[in-house]
Amino acid sequence: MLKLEGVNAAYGQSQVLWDVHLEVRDAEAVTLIGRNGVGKTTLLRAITGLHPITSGQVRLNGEHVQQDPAYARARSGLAYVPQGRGLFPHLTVHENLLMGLPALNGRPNARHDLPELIYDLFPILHDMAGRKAGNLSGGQQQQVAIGRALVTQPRYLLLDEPTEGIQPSIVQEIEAALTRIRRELRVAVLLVEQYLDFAWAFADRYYVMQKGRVVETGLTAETPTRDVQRYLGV
Ligand SMILES: Nc1ncnc2c1ncn2[C@@H]1O[C@H](COP(=O)(O)OP(=O)(O)OP(=O)(O)O)[C@@H](O)[C@H]1O
Repeated sequence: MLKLEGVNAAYGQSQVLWDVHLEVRDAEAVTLIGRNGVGKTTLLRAITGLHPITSGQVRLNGEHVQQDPAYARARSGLAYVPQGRGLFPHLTVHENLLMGLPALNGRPNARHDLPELIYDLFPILHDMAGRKAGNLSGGQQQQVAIGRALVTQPRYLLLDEPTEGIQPSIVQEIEAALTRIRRELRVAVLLVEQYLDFAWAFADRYYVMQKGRVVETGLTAETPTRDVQRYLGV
């Protein structure tokens, strides 16, 4: 389980996360929603170790990891796909996927059928393997970014607005791949998302953030999207 308890974080003097409690159980899909600027990205970065927390706890499978650097958390099973995807545009699709491999150093039981597994999940990438990532469409780039995260063989996959700027047919492909990632690879997913229909179709549970705090949580199956729409203000 990934568990956050009483997490606070700031940029300089400006506090942006307030006493955040959140958990993602094994192989669970959880979505985190809220308006722009409420702190969702900061929370993902705090979980991965890319942004320091000022107090609170981040636990991964019971172990406290809040003092661990980002690379150590990656080795402990956390993978992060940032908003904007963070690809290397001048490297090929295949080279981008291989960038995930160093996270496997020193890991016993690492799979060696990578990135074939990724090409199986996202067949279009197989045809594009030699193309420069910067020349791909937004949806294809998102698939590369998710694929690169999977190369690290995570237990927990954190995704920041994967559908942003992507056409609906590709969103469906991404949803189908994420569902397989959960079911077949047993990877838990924490999804930051503004596109509620997608988030609700995919996730079991949701958290809502407002001004740096978690203000509501529940089961997506028991909560119509219209009940949480007001938190997005659209
Ligand atoms: N590097 C930074 N330095 C200072 N303040 C920042 C920095 N990054 C974000 N902030 C501020 O922290 C707050 C939370 O931002 P954050 O990006 O985490 O929100 P978000 O919910 O992910 O929004 P978005 O969907 O727009 O990315 C905002 O008020 C933002 O202006």
